[in-house]
Amino acid sequence: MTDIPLSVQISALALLLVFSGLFSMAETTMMVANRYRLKSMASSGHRGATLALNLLGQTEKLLGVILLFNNLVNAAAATLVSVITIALFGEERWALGAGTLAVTFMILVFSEITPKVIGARYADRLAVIYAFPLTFLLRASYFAVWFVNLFVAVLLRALRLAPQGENGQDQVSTEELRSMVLEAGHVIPSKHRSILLNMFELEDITVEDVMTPRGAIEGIDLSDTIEDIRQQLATSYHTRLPVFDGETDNVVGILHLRRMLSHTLEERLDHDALRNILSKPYFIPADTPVYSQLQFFQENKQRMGLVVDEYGELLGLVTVEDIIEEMIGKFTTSAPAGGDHLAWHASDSVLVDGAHNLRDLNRKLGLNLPVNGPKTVNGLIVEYLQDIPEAGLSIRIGDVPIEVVQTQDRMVKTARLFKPRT
Ligand SMILES: Nc1ncnc2c1ncn2[C@@H]1O[C@H](COP(=O)(O)OP(=O)(O)OP(=O)(O)O)[C@@H](O)[C@H]1O
Ligand SMILES: [Mg+2]
Repeated sequence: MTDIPLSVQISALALLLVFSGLFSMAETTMMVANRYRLKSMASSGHRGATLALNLLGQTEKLLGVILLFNNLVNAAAATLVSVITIALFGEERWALGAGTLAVTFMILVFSEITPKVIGARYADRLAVIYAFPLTFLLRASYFAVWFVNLFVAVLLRALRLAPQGENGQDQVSTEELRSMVLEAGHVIPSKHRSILLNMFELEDITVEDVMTPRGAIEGIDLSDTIEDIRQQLATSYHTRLPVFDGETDNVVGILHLRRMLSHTLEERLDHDALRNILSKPYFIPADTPVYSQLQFFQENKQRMGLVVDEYGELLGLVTVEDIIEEMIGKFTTSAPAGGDHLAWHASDSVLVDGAHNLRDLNRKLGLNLPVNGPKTVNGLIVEYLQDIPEAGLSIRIGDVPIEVVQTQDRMVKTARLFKPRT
């Protein structure tokens, strides 16, 4: 060593410290980098982000290779300092001690603290750059790292600390996501927060939960006289009307009011003409999750579907709007007769339609009626009674007293709910 000029030795020392700093920076950069941002960059084709994610998928090996090189460089720096000290001051005890102190100080300042602060500060930007050399190093030193990890694994097992699964780590469960959103506080405006939270619920909600129930469907019956039908069309609130022949289960098609309009401008409407302008109904199984249904609507270029059970019996009707409402809340332009103005009266009771959706009632009136069984007030009462309901009957379901006010065709037409006592 003595034949190497001192200037070269000092330059080598500086270089080692720089490298040591780079490795320290790599460590914090990779650990702090935002995985979700990396994921979104990677999905738009960013190569560095892809490599970084790949590295983060094997955290232990990644840390292994960084720390291996960092320590190697640090040890070399320490040795070099001893060599330089000896060359300058001879093998004096105090000189060697001072040299150790000096190298520790230099490593701390130049190669640990400063680079780590920088690494943490610009983690996202640096991670995608670091990913390239680190990927190379990891490959190059695969064996060495494997060897080191062998000992780490033994030690961890001895300490009863099972290493974390390699990919279990960066996957977030829905529950975690939900709590992240909840805890995000003012980072996410509360309106957006409720939309995000609604999104998580979409997984467990089916079209049956959000549909307009069969009893509330506005449809055209072809067995009515054409005068009745015209009257109905003239006052129709909805744009797409299911068309039946005789009974509700016999849907022959969907009438789009716009198509009817262009037709009636040219000639008189009669039953045959009506049949000719119908479009094919789009059927949806009742247990389809709303989230999938939204995609199906999109793929099939449909806006409305008829919800049927496994026997093909009509249960209700669902539109894109019903699903979107579930995510972002009620639109202001819903049917005026619909339960929009639903609220407790001064007497702490409220009249509701038997076909009213239970989830909607719960939401609007702050109730806790069971929603995992029947979907409508009528359904709930009939299931509870196991009998044909009669007007005047009072029952209590959960904590909600309910009075059957009016019945029709063996179904509850109107019911009065009373506010539960708290
Ligand atoms: N024929 C119908 N009978 C009963 N309810 C319907 C009917 N068509 C749509 N709905 C309900 O009306 C609400 C609004 O849906 P949507 O906006 O898709 O219908 P629309 O207002 O008739 O049509 P558009 O907005 O395209 O003119 C939804 O809750 C939906 O379930
Ligand atoms: Mg509408």
